[in-house]
Amino acid sequence: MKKIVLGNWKSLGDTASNAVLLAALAAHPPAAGVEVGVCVPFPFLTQARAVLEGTAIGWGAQNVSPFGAGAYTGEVHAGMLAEFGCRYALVGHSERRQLFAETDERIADKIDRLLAANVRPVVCVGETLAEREAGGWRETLGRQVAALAARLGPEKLSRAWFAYEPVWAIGTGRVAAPADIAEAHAFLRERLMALGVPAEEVVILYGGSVKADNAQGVFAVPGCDGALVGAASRVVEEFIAIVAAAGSAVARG
Ligand SMILES: O=C(CO)COP(=O)(O)O
Repeated sequence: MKKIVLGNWKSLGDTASNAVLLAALAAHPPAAGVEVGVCVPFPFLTQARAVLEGTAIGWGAQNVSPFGAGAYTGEVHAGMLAEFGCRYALVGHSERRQLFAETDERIADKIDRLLAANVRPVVCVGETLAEREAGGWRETLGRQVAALAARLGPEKLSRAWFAYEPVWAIGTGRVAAPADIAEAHAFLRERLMALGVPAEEVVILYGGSVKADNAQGVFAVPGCDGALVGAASRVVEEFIAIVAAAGSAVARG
C-alpha cells in the first residue's frame, strides 16, 4: 500500500519563506511507499525545481489553461508546466469553482490538456456545507465525476487522481470525520468504477483541514490514498509530521 501527500500552497509564500520550507522538505525524504509533492504558485515553480530536483519530492501547479499554446492572455498551458518539470497540477479546486466560476466542462478540458502533456491531474471534488446538510453530497460528487466522464471517457479519467475535499472542511479547522471520509471515498470509488475506471487505477486523496494531529486518523481511513494539505503544508513541522504519519500508515500496512 502506498500513500500520497500533496501540499497545496494556494496563493501564499514568498521566495524567502519558500526557501526555508523547500530546504526542510529536501532534508526529510519520505519513507518508502510515500509519494510527496508540493503544488506551488506559478512564479515559484523555478524555485521549487531548483531545490527539489534530484530528490524524491515532486512539484506541481494549482491550475492550468484549458487551452493549448496561443493567444490566451494570462494563461499558463500544460506544455509549460511539463517544461518546468511539474509532476502534478490541481484541477477544479473548490476555490476555483466558486471564485472563478470554473465549470465541469472547463475542468475536463484542463484534465485533457494535462494528460496530453504527461502531467498528473489531481481533480478536486466535494460538496458544500448546504449540500451536506441537505443530505445531497452523493448527488454533488456523482454529478461532478459524471460530467468529467461524459467529456473524457474512462481511459482518460483513470489517469487522473482525485481529491475528496468537502468545501466545509477547507480552511475551517473542521476535518471530516473518518467515517464520513470513508463513506465519501467508497461512494466515489464505486462511481468511478461504474463509469469504467478499473478499480486498481482509482486514486482518491482527502483534503480539508489535515494537520499533524489528525493525519494519522485520515491515513487510517479505508480507501484513502493520501492527503491534499493546504495551510499545514506551509508550516515546516506540520508538513513533515504529516509526511511521517503517512510513512507510519504504510508501515502498518
Ligand atoms: O484546500 C485544501 C487543499 O487543497 C485544504 O486546505 P486546508 O488544509 O487549509 O483546509
